Amino acid sequence: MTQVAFIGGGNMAASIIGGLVQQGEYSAQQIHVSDPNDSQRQQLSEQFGVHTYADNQQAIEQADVVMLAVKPQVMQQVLAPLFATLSERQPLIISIAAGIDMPSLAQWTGCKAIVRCMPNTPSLVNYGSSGLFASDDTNMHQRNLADSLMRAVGITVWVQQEQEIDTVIAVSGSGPAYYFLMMEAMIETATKMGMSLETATQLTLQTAAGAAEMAKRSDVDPAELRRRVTSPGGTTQQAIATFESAHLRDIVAAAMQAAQQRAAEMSLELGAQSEQ
Ligand SMILES: NC(=O)C1=CN([C@@H]2O[C@H](COP(=O)(O)OP(=O)(O)OC[C@H]3O[C@@H](n4cnc5c(N)ncnc54)[C@H](OP(=O)(O)O)[C@@H]3O)[C@@H](O)[C@H]2O)C=CC1
Ligand SMILES: O=C(O)[C@@H]1CCC=N1
Repeated sequence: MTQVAFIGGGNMAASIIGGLVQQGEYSAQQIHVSDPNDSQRQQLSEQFGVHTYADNQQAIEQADVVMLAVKPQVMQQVLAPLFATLSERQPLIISIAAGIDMPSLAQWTGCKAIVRCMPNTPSLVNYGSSGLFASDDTNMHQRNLADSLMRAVGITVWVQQEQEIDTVIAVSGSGPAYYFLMMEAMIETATKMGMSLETATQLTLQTAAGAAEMAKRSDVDPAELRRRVTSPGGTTQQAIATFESAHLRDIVAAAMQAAQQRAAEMSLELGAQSEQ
């Protein structure tokens, strides 16, 4: 049975672990999580029944797959004491960190089979979207393993160029936050219009979920679905005109470009190249 270790049990790891355990393809017994934070470990073990460790070394001892889920800024220092074990055991490494490139991961782990994965937090409810990119030395079995792990919590797409991971970050990695911001704004406005917070929240969330589900099932694109909501001379037309005159599309483009650029900058700031 494949043993999966998570180094770092924070927001994103908990989303993937929660999805994996709830989905049932991996049992809690196969999942080992290390995190320095006592309360985080306690919550993971109580909520999902997974093995938890304060010591990263213990978590990776039997692992076939090591999922790196710490902040990019601490990745190098986290991997340094694990190098000997990782390079000797050669588990499949899956890094979910934004902005830590493949050459850095290869250098810091000493491993050959490495997959860079960009998931997102809706993995917790099996609505995850993950972009994946594999090193040349990752064989088909290992690619399938990475794919099946992430498919247990949502959809997967493979990219052919490492750079494309930065675009995945801008679209789906950071994407949930864009929609949450829209929800926040709609709820806030509805309450200012006099609606109760509970009703505003209920209507906003159901509308977001309904629009996404409709767009997924539809045989026409979102632009056509939008047109179908927009009666000539009606209310939606006024709302959409307000968005367009405030250049919403340009704002979205600028935001996504900023996310993509930041990912590329992080690779330069935090990667092994920055030490040379
Ligand atoms: N959040 C998201 O939506 C997404 C995040 N990612 C990537 O996932 C990674 C984790 O992000 P996120 O989950 O948001 O961050 P979190 O801060 O929530 O999680 C990181 C966890 O790692 C722990 N940690 C810190 N130092 C160590 C250590 N030495 N050994 C083991 N664990 C350690 C932290 O503990 P403590 O809090 O005590 O420091 C924390 O619990 C990042 O690299 C990010 O780029 C990718 C896609 C989406
Ligand atoms: O904000 C971040 O850097 C991480 C990566 C994608 C989502 N959260």
